[in-house]
Amino acid sequence: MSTRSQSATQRTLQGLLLKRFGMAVATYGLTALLCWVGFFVGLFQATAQTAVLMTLGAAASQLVFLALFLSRGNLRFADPSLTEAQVLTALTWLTLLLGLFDEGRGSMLVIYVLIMLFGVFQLPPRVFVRCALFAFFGFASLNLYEGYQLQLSTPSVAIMQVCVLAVVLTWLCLFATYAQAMRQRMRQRRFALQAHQDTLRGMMRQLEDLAATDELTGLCNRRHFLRLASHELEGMSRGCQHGLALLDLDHFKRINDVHGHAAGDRVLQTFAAVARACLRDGDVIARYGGEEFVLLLPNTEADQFSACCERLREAFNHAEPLGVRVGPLSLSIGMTLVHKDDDLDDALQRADQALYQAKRDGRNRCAATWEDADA
Ligand SMILES: Nc1nc2c(ncn2[C@@H]2O[C@H](COP(=O)(O)OP(=O)(O)OP(=O)(O)O)[C@@H](O)[C@H]2O)c(=O)[nH]1
Repeated sequence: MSTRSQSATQRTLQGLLLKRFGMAVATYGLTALLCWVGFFVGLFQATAQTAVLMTLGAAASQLVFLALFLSRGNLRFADPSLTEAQVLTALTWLTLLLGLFDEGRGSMLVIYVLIMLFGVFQLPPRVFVRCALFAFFGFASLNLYEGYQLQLSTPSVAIMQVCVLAVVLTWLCLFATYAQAMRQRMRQRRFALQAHQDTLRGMMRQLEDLAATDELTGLCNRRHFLRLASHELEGMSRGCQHGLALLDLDHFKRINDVHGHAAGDRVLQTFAAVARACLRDGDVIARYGGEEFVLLLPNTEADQFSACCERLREAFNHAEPLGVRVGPLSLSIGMTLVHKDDDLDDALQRADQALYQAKRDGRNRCAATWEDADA
């Protein structure tokens, strides 16, 4: 993955984590509200000063998390969501708060569930169980301590509350394990789907290459050339001109007849190798059909284009096909220039006329039909 897309992914992740943190803060706010309701209806067994101190303490603990998220310090931890730390902090605050509730303690137990739900989809089952044990032993110790201090008004209710919390936490642990297994399965499916997509994309690319390539020479085929050339023509700016040439191997039928079809094939491959060596990256050479080839040279002048075609013709004169002796090789070239708004078929026809001229003048030469090129 590139550095840019990595940092974009990290930004998106931080955004999501901050949203989750916002939900946690909202839960703290609502619990603080409940705490104050308990205070005003007389269920909170401490002074207003203690209630204020607890509210400020909880807010301070959240500011620490906020600072970690904003400074991106959370990214240094194995789990940047800091879910376990947030859940343990919230459980500690809740257990301390429940210590100050007496009669309302049972109804406040539900807050344990809200806190644990934060970890259901995020925490690995082992860590989730650890948090559940922390919640259970925290609440049980609170009741044991109060029982030891003879502060429990109704011990039977306290025993019932501890048992209910044990059942609820056990259920949540099972649910978290199930949810994590589902999540894992979905992740595996997503990876498998991605792998299938990559394979399909690779096959599509291979198919496209196959559909665009001439099997014998490895050059572009006629269809692909026409598509590329039309595209080049459409994108041409005014005042710019491209060179277009048809190249035909001379007396090729004779090579086939005398030396065999395989030798003819080798000559075609030799021409492709010579053309590749003579031309530059942006130039387009394609097999137009049989022993005929077509060349498009972008942004060129008539003399530069002629020089390029001459070079190619001479290079082919000196080429020696590997493994066969077919005598001297030559080709004839018909050249023209293409301008903006020129019709590709017309241009090909002009090149064909020039090729005909080159053949008629004795072959192994270049001829041009520049006229009518100023469309
Ligand atoms: N070996 C081989 N021969 C091919 C292929 N495609 C076409 N040909 C042959 O190329 C020959 C072309 O012959 P002609 O069109 O008469 O042209 P030529 O003999 O080169 O004569 P000029 O072009 O007038 O110099 C034919 O015999 C085709 O069978 C191919 O893929 N491989």
